[in-house]
This record gives sequence, structure tokens and C-alpha cells, in this order.
Amino acid sequence: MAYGNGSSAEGKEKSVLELARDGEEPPHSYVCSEEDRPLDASSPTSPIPHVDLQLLFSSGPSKESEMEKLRSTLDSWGFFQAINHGISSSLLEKVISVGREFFHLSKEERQKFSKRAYGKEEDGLETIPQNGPQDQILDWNDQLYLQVIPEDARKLDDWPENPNSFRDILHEYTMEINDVIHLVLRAMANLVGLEEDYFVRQFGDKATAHARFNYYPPCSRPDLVLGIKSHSDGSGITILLPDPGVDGFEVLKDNQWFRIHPIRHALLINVGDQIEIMSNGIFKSPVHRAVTNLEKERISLAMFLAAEVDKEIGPANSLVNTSRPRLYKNIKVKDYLDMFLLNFLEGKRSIDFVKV
Ligand SMILES: O=C(O)CCC(=O)C(=O)O
Ligand SMILES: [Fe+2]
Repeated sequence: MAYGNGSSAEGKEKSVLELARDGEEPPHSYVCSEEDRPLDASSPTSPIPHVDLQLLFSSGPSKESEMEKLRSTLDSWGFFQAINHGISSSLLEKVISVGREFFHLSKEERQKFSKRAYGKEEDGLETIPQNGPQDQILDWNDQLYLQVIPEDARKLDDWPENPNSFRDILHEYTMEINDVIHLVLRAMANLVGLEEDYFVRQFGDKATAHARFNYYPPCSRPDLVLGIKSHSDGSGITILLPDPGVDGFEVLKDNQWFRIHPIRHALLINVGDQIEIMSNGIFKSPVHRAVTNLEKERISLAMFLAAEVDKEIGPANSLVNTSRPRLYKNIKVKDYLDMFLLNFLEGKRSIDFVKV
């Protein structure tokens, strides 16, 4: 199952890492059509507003104004930057650094530690480019994709042991992120007048979380390729930990792309398609993409939280009324995720297929 996208060049003639290592120009299959090309690297960056999670759960007037900030940034961007989230900067740095170390290992070493999860979708599905549409444009990245929640669903054999702190650090980060996600889901339920634990209950006891390390090696033609093509996430909610040293994240807002310069050690949190459906479109799952860099590698870690796969999701009853008719059909989470990947590869948004 895939939440953001799933393209990886592992298994192709030359992987992205090999092309980058050899300083080769991106092959034709990576070159985007003109209208999809990245913004000029010199175009200005835009701030996504930040929300202080401690204030959000304080009492008094500062709480109200922080809630208002959350509402307006979700309205306009579909994203917010969470600060004061309680996760130590040193843990955030460590997560990025073990991810980076993993991608610096030799190909043999990487595959040894994570044969199935490395460069492939979950459950040993085939490498995407071999299965996807013939004319798909490939992304300039390599990925490590691991289920982290529920804990008893982890396939630990796929979790790298090199660097040797990898598993402990990913575990610790997952636990902390899970707390943050629950806080955010509560705040979002409050914003739309649902019971505070509405979204948490909808996600269910067996809600899933997947961690995806995205690694973007330098690219000799960053003007022609994308690190991850334009998409919205198929998750319920996503927490992105961006590279603290290199920008490369872009968001579509009002039909225009914006380059984002994240606050150091903030978490970039966005609504995913599942919350868009559950909220009957009050929260919108934003379209975003990643771009590459001529000289610098870039890494990010996306954590996708999704509802239990066997659950059916749909708009909350109280958010459907005569002035706001039902916008989405009910759908089983598993069915949504199954169609997500192919739609992504074809440049389509799955959410469009569940509109009433
Ligand atoms: O690497 C990034 O900045 C974006 C990653 C992303 O959108 C994803 O993994 O779904
Ligand atoms: Fe994404």
C-alpha cells in the first residue's frame, strides 16, 4: 500500500543512486513535461504558518488564537508547521542522520538489511516502474518504506541494522510522532465541532503508520526532473520531517506552486485524503512535490498515519447537511489505498474517484 507515491528506480537498468554517482544526465524517462517542471531555484520561498502545539493544548486566550491559526493555515495551505511539539531536536537530527547513513551504504549492504522494504512497496510488491504505466515519468529519489504501527505488524527483518542505532531511533521517533498525531487529530476534530476523539476513533485501534525515508541524490539537471512528482497523500494525516539543511519542498496553493523553506526542527504536518473524506471536504488534502538539487543530496522522512485497512470511511454525519451536501462516497480504506498507487503513477488523484 502506498500513501504518497511509490516510484523507485531500483530494479531498472541503473538506479537513481547509480546515475547520480556517475554524474549522468537524467535519462529521458525522468524528464518531466514542460508544464510540470520545478520552479526556478531562485524564485522566492514562502512561509507556511507555524502552530505552537503547547499553546494549542493550554487554556485561555492563547489557546483560542492558536486554534484559529491552525484553522486558517489548514484552510489556505492544508499544511502547518508544528513547533513546540515536544520531540527533542537531537532525536530529529538522529532520525535524519541514520536515514542518510543508510542511503550511503553500498547497494549490497542496503539490500541485505532490507531486501523487501528497500525500493519496493510493502508486502513484496514488484518494483513500481516495471509495473506502472509505460509512459510514466520516474522520480529522482530512492526510498525506504517501513510499517511502524501497529507494533506487532512490523516486519523487523526489513528494518536496517546498519547503522546499528537505526531500529531504536526509528522506534523512539515513531512513539513520539504517534503522540503528536493524536494531539493534532483531537485539535482538528474540535475545529469542525466533532467529538474530540472522533478522528482517533475513525482511525481505529489498528490504525497504521508507515515511515518513508525519501532520499534525493544530487541531480545534474534539477530543472528537468522532480524528486517526487505532484501528489496528495493517501494517508489520513502525514508528518514530514524535512532535511534541516537543504530545501526542496513545494506546495500547490491557489493553483500556483510555492517553494517552502521549513523552520528548523519544526514538523510539517498535512491533511491526507482520508481526513478530507471524513471531514466532507472541510479539510483539504494539499498537492505537493519535491525537487532536486544540483550539488546537495536531500533527505526527508514522511510518516503516514492511516485508518485501519478494514474500516469503511466516509464523511461524518454531522458534517453533511443541506448547505454542505455529501461530497464523497464511503470507501473501504484498503480499496482506497489499492487504487492510490496506480492513480499516482498516472498523475491522477484518487480522491477524485470517490467524489459523489
Ligand atoms: O521529501 C519531501 O519533501 C516530500 C515527501 C512527500 O511528499 C512524501 O513522501 O509523500
Ligand atoms: Fe507527500
